[in-house]
Amino acid sequence: MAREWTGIQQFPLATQTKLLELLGTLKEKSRDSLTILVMGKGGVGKSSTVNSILGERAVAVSAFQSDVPRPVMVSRERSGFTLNIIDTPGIVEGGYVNDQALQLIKRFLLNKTIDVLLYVDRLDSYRVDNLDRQIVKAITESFGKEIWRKGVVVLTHAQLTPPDCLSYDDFFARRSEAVLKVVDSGARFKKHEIQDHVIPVVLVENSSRCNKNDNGEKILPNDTVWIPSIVETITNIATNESKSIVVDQKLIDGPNANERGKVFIPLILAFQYFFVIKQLQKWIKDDIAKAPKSSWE
Ligand SMILES: Nc1nc2c(ncn2[C@@H]2O[C@H](COP(=O)(O)OP(=O)(O)OP(=O)(O)O)[C@@H](O)[C@H]2O)c(=O)[nH]1
Repeated sequence: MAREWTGIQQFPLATQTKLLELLGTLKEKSRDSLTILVMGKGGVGKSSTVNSILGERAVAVSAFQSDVPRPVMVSRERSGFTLNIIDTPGIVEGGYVNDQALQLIKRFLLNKTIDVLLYVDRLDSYRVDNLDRQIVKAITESFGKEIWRKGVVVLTHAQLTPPDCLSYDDFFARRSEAVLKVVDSGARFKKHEIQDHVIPVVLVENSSRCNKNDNGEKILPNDTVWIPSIVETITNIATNESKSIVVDQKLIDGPNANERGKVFIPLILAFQYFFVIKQLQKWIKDDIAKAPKSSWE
């Protein structure tokens, strides 16, 4: 059962109005629920982002990686609309993607439908590496590359001062480009697929020291009021032309080697019957016919 979304009242009035407007847009499009999956490396700010969007401390935030890496789903209801957010633990351990943690997430998601994937990383990182590629690959292999059509790249720690030579917007553009490159290659998108659908990148600042505008709303160095902005992007992705991802047993089991090529079995049997067995029978018959008959026959 979903609890009433009381956290929305913690936001300044201007933010509340915008959020309720967005929920209204979803209801106009006959959506009465939304399920958001949050994934990414450990400690990048996944849980903090969930709490910021909900306006309450719904999931635990820690500077250290949690001991029990389990996914959690938080459900909140407002005017007949249910918002589900699934927070997952970081899936990297000792420099590798932890397959067990990934399996746990997949099993948790069984029979759920993912409307939006938030792929979280930090804005204040200067490079992408092989680990980033591994995570994107693991997500793609788990849920299919179509999940990225429902994807949003979220960059946290967005209240930063870029190095002297760069403006904030240039720094953001460079970091987005680098992360998107990894996502596009990890998801194995072809060039035309990348052009057809650009994954949106949004900025987030979860710190309580985040600057505010005159209405008391949290703003970024480029003046974006980021909470309504991320919720608007989520709404757009949830209602885009791509289908939500249904996590069923088949998706969890992955491609089964025993199933591969099963369709060819009747064809092979038919080929054997007509071109091997029939031919052998014909040769035997011919042999019998040609053989000299003995006197007692
Ligand atoms: N300054 C700043 N700190 C942040 C931000 N987001 C998260 N943090 C801090 O980063 C640390 C990790 O945040 P979490 O939200 O627990 O990160 P996580 O990705 O959920 O971590 P795991 O659950 O361990 O994978 C905490 O100390 C947060 O307070 C942000 O946008 N800005």
